[in-house]
Amino acid sequence: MAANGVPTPKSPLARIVTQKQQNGISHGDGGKTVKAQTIDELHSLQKKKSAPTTPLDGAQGAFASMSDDERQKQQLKSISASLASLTRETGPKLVKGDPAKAQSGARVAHHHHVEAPTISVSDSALKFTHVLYNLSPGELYEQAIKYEKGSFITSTGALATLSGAKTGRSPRDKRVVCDDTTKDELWWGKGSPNIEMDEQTFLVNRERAVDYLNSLDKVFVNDQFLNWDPKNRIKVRIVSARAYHSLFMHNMCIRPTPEELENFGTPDFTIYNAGQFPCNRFTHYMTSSTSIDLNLARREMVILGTQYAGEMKKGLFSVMHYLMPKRQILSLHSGCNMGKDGDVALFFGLSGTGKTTLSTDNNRYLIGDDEHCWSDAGVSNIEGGCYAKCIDLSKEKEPEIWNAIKFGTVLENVVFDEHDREVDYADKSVTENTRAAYPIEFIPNAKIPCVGPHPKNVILLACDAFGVLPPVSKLTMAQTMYHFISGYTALVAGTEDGIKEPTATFSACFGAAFIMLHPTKYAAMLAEKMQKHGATGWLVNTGWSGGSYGYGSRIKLPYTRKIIDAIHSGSLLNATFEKTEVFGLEIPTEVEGVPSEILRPENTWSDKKAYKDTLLKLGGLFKNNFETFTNYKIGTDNKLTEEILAAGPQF
Ligand SMILES: Nc1ncnc2c1ncn2[C@@H]1O[C@H](COP(=O)(O)OP(=O)(O)OP(=O)(O)O)[C@@H](O)[C@H]1O
Ligand SMILES: O=C([O-])CC(=O)C(=O)O
Ligand SMILES: [Ca+2]
Ligand SMILES: [Mn+2]
Repeated sequence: MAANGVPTPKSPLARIVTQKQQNGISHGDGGKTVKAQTIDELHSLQKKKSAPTTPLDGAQGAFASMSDDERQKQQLKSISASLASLTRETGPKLVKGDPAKAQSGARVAHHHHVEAPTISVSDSALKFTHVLYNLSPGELYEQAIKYEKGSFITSTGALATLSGAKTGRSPRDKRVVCDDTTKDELWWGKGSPNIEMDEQTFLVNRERAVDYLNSLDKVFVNDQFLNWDPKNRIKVRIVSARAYHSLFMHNMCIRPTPEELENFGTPDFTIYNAGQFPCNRFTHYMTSSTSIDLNLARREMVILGTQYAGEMKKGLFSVMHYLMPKRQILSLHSGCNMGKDGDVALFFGLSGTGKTTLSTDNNRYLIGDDEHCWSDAGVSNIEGGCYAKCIDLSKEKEPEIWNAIKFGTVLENVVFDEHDREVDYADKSVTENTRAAYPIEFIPNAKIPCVGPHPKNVILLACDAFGVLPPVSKLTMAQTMYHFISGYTALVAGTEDGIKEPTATFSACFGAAFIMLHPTKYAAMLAEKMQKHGATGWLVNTGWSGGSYGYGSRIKLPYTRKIIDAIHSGSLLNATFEKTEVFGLEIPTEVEGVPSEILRPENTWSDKKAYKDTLLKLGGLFKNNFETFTNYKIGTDNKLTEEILAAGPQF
């Protein structure tokens, strides 16, 4: 009994003693001892060898009938070929495994290297490069924490990393090789993301990247897949210098099974990520120290001067935007989910408009959050993971994303408490573009394999910081095309310096930075598929209401979710609609769970003249932007083109 009269709880220590006396079993150290005589022996017990990865009987493919030893040799040969200098004609000498473990006996068994050249033409031919091949998240965590400054485990087990000086993509530093084929095939010139470079310059940068990578003690190699549609799966190899990059791609691409990996063979596309090393600004076409170079003929991409991992993700997306349309498959910058009854919705939108947030919906199956294909067989996700924005992330509003931030997840550029490692998602000290990259199966209702039937609804998201677009409107086919080609959003960058004018962004196909062909090619395919499968188009404003940025406020996420629910359920199709002036949009008079007065933007503005002026201003921006597209024909006849032009703002 304590002095204050409250009974003292029994200490936990005391309880253990009591139990020990009761059942007579010792919990002390005097029991069994481990079967090891030395510390080294003890450590050798800790890690058991991975199970053999391929059952050889009945297996097909190039590597099927090989011994483990032979298979390892082939694999290193393939990687050495990937890393070969184009001027010295030989690949580097490769060793599998971590160089830090070079002293241990275990490594000797893996010490296969490709045949040494008869004449050593340079010092680089005399050294070995260690290959860390398709490491597991646990192994990559250890590599990152040991060797990469800025790598830490957060309180929920995610790997916090820093992407370096670049915390977003560098679209102005993206170059595409213009050769006899791509010159006619790709979209070049005004508005196009494809800034040209020649083959020779590509080779200069490639050599620079390969030499940099080969100068290192170790490189990471990921062999993975893109596209869940088995008929149109693409094999990709990513060579990088950072565990951060390897874990990011492990999460974002489709992870092969051990069997698929054994039979991987030659990749269809290879990325050389030498992002820590700059490009040489004396090189032709280079306008900064950063260069992201795509060579479609060689099926290679080189990254110099930026460590932002999103370059790899979106670089591969560009490649898909080239390869898939060649097969009559439409590639889409969209999220995608499916209801319990199999109704599929696509969510288009520029960065930050809500693709990831709204496709992650606990009442529906997630097919993917950012990149999809629409073929004759239906939709398929290109990726194996999601890349969610984390700024102001809250457990209440986005529980599925919150819970996905756990062991295995890469958390980029977030700020956390140095002691308890709790992440402060509101902190923008490093960047506003904080991100989490996690495997899609971290979302409990992910649909694996990530494929689905033809879409029923096509939802175009715009975050309209002008506050004049309605929270939801139903689109005609021509309007859907008009808004798809326009690709509008308006965000406000920073809030530090007080009120700033929202700036309109127009990005064709809601992803001009990634498309390779002229936007009308994708638009024509979308129109054809929507018509054929009877999909309905919707425009959803996830941005401002009640005034522009600084006066109104962002539409509450729960309201947007209600709107999306009504689209999915089909109830919104049967609503009563009213047409708006200028944009001619059909807006419902009622949506369940949403205050009716916010559905018509002018109702929410106290200054009606300001509303009208802002509406006309935005209409004008749309008109100006669309001028570049008025000369192009969409579809087989000119009818759709004329309809699309008429579907824009009229005033
Ligand atoms: N009404 C709303 N609807 C959707 N998102 C909202 C809304 N209000 C606030 N948000 C916030 O806006 C952000 C939407 O970002 P999201 O990650 O979904 O973008 P995204 O379209 O996937 O972009 P990216 O292509 O860059 O990944 C989230 O941080 C979300 O919390
Ligand atoms: O690519 C990135 O870095 C993020 C993203 O998804 C986008 O911008 O569409
Ligand atoms: Ca996203
Ligand atoms: Mn995206």
